[in-house]
Amino acid sequence: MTTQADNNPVKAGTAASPGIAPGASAPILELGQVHKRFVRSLDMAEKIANLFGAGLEDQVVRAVDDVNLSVAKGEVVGLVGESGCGKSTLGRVIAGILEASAGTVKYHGKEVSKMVGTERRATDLAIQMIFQDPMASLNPRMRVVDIIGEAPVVHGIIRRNEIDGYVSEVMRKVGLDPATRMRYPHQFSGGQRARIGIARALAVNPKVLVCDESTAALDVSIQAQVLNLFMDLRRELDLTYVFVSHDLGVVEHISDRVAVMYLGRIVELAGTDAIFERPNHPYTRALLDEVPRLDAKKKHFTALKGEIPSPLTPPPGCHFHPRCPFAFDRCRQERPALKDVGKGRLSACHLNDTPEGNPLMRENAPAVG
Ligand SMILES: Nc1ncnc2c1ncn2[C@@H]1O[C@H](COP(=O)(O)OP(=O)(O)OP(=O)(O)O)[C@@H](O)[C@H]1O
Repeated sequence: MTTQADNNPVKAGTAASPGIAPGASAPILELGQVHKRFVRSLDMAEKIANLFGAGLEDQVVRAVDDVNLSVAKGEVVGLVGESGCGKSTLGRVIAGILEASAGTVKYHGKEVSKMVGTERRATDLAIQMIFQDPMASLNPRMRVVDIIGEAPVVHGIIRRNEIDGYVSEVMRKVGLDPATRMRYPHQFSGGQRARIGIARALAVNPKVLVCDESTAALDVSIQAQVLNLFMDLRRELDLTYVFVSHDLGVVEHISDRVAVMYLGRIVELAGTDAIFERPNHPYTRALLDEVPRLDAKKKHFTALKGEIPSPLTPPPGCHFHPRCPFAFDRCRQERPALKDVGKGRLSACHLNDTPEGNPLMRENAPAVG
């Protein structure tokens, strides 16, 4: 992927260099043609079956398929899509928990996989992931002071004798009472545990937080409090977020831009208002049509037609074509590139190239479902 010139306000880009919001600062993260494949190897029975000519092969899931994405410093980018479309895998690749099968992840313009020693460790700390279920990711046998304070001690950010004061400060930042630091995770409510998870990530002074369904397990009112905390921390600490969620309401509330994923690919990437007011890609439109909204114009509630296809055997051409009411021959044969369709909006849909234009861009666009 070509990179945008540092220090210049970045402009809407192309498929090879997807743009970030006009006037935004230089990218802190740049993903170039990132792929992540998982291989399911044959088990013994299948290997034996092959001796008798069954012809079975390892199965490859293209969980992330050729993703280009730039994220500006201080920006919040939401990743949305149905279950299994690759959001979490992409989040994990960004956070360095999974290695990309191909492509590049750059942090401040430098390829992370080529970094070594202290530079690599600093980058690993700078990009932190916050998971959905704090209970599952917090060690039940550890006191909160150690859960939050362990990594800063291990990485030399603080000395062991500074842990109490340091952890108290981080706990205050996320709205937890430092007096509770000697307690165990089960002694906290769900919302407080979410805050412990956030505090643990903040304790190593990250610059980027990858949040994977980080509020999904919470009651709506607690969810709102945690989302507000994310926004306060963004201002206070100048954080950048990649926010993975299947909840479009949450994403609309929190994101500056939204990337919509389908079967491992980004099919639309645009400013949050553009996505929610007039989606360009039929898949985005179908996702939004599924959400009951207060806005009378968008009140209809339709179910997205059909199942998401198996990622083991994705349909040729546009992966969405079997479920798309607008599909035509080209969609069945040719993969649409993610390209600028105006005003910084990127979309991977052949409808934009037809002489009559994309019907979803007209007033009273038809529902998709
Ligand atoms: N470790 C793994 N081994 C094999 N396949 C995997 C692995 N992790 C994810 N996958 C597959 O990769 C695809 C993308 O999964 P992923 O969890 O990234 O999607 P998602 O959009 O985050 O879904 P969800 O919202 O349900 O978490 C799925 O088909 C999933 O089964």
